Amino acid sequence: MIPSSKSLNFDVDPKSDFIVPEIPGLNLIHDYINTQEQNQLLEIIDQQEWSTQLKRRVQHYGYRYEYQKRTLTSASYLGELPNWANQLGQRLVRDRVTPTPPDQLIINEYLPGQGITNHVDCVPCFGNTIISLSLGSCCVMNLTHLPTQTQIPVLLLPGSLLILQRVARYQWQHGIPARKNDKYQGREFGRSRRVSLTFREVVFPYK
Ligand SMILES: O=C(O)CCC(=O)C(=O)O
Ligand SMILES: [Fe+2]
Repeated sequence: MIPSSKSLNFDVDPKSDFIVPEIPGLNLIHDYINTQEQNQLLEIIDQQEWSTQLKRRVQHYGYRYEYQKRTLTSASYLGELPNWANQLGQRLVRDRVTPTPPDQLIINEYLPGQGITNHVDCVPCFGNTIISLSLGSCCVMNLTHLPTQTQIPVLLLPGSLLILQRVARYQWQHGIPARKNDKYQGREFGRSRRVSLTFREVVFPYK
């Protein structure tokens, strides 16, 4: 039987059961937020409007990212992040995850079977630090080293924070295969609904 991610926290201790891959500039903080905080955030997020422009549903805050043009435009500014997102951004600064508060956020919803193609987040649009907070379900994210095509999977657990900076941000693509379950370091995990919050800082000339 494939364990669902609901039972995951009870039978997996991420700190001792899994080895986090060593990619320069990649950091993973397990349990960055607890289950109660995750549920509170999910409740707020689900009260907001979802965009259905992609196969998966998304919400954009701060600046709207143009998927077709793969960039921001001068018309992308949407306003400041809402309070609940800003509070998280301030916490990331306080915890020294990033030096400056993020001003752009994309929320992605992945139902089992949905994913995101391998990509590097827009280099001219966003700064050095890309932060992704996972809610709801685990999933395996693949990191692909652009010069060698070496692929390294990383298990993202609900409540965890993935931080991509420097080499991990610019020389590695990240993506989530569109599938219903993942195998990771000898174990199999069924996916349920995952919602991720990816925080970035917009840089000149898009600011
Ligand atoms: O779902 C995630 O954790 C990553 C999302 C992502 O890579 C993006 O929005 O650029
Ligand atoms: Fe990304």
